[in-house]
Amino acid sequence: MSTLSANTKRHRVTVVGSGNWGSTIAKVVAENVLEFPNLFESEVQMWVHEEQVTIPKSSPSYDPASELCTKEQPLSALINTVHENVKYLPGIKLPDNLVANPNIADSVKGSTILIFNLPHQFIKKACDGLEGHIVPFARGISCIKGVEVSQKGVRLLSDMIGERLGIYCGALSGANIASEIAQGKWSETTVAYDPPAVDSRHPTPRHSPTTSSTNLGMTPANGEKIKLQALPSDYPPLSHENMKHLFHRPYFHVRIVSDVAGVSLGGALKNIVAIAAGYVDGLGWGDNAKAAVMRVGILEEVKFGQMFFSTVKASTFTSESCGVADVITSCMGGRNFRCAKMATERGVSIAEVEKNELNGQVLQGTTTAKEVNDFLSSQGKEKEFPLFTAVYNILQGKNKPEDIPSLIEVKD
Ligand SMILES: NC(=O)C1=CN([C@@H]2O[C@H](COP(=O)(O)OP(=O)(O)OC[C@H]3O[C@@H](n4cnc5c(N)ncnc54)[C@H](O)[C@@H]3O)[C@@H](O)[C@H]2O)C=CC1
Ligand SMILES: O=C(CO)COP(=O)(O)O
Repeated sequence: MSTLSANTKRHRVTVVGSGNWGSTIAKVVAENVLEFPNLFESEVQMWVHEEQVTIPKSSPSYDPASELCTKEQPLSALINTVHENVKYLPGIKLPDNLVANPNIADSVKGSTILIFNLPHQFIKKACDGLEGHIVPFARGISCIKGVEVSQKGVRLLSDMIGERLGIYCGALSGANIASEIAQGKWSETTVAYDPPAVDSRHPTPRHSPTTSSTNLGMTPANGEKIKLQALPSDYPPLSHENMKHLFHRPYFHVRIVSDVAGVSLGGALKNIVAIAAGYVDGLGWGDNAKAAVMRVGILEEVKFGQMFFSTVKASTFTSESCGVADVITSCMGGRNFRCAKMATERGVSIAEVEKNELNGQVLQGTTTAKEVNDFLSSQGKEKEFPLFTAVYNILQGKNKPEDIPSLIEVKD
């Protein structure tokens, strides 16, 4: 007779966020939970920041005879009726087992896996709504591309989430233009998931920002402050293998690594690089110019990681999807790239293009450029990151896209 304890419970999954990438990842995991009924509950919850929307005529869900199409509806109700996020992921059929929920506290009720996927500007407010409502032994994965900067230093969003909610939080990031993945076009991604072994009561900090001499030592999520709760034994373990089952699809290939800081920083910092690529492309300077800013940008990503986060591995940036590959795809077709390019061509601000062209989608690169600059200037390190600094100064109107070559040129 088997002595293995039976895993009588199944993991319940909630995706916190329902934008372009939030809805896409929700689709991915909602497909996967059905393939692993011994691991996951079949229903996946998706928290929706509620708003009133109308179904556009271009949507497959548009039916002029239907009352749904004649007046505005709450987005969450529409998603549950037509199984399409008509505003943020139009044209994509979402699985029936994906349930949109406008109540953030209710959406995470009983969930042991929380996937955070919303623009980084909104994550703190979302955590306010989650505090006191989550399962204490839940585990998180942040798909958000950004960092948090405060007077204390720079912090990974996975750490911020983990500390706020008292849970372990890993990260997912890669060369992942959402619309392609939503259409089932093949891509790779990187999941960084490295919870302390057996959830001991005194886990070792894994990816704490370094340099206590510069007072950047913000407590990481997995540091002593957090008393992580062990996953009860009646749940299937949240091993690398089972995490992979949650995200890996035939069209979405997952590699699991341990470098949460490297994965998170690759995703956050490439958005600044993509803006620089948009600037030079918008000037009509061609692919060589774009390759030049990508080269410098990748070097600055690695340098930033190694300067401020003790455990970052340079190989994460070069070998994994979350590094060079994400820089490349973002500088070819990402929104930060496209908006910076359009803004340069039209002679308007990126904010104006974002407002007029993205239909409510939100750029991360403009705020990240400012946050990173705030941090670098507080450390007196702006000159060591000339591309990041150039992008910030162009956004501020202190420089022009045309200045990029001289701003990033290494002077003899
Ligand atoms: N879209 C993409 O191709 C990819 C995006 N990402 C990252 O995923 C994260 C989420 O991005 P997307 O899902 O694309 O978002 P999005 O750009 O589609 O943003 C819109 C979302 O923000 C929500 N929102 C607006 N105001 C809000 C508020 N006050 N509070 C809370 N939510 C509010 C909207 O309801 C909507 O769900 C970002 O960090 C992004 O960098 C990562 C990979 C690919
Ligand atoms: O992160 C992305 C691709 O990996 C998408 O980037 P944008 O937010 O610039 O569209």
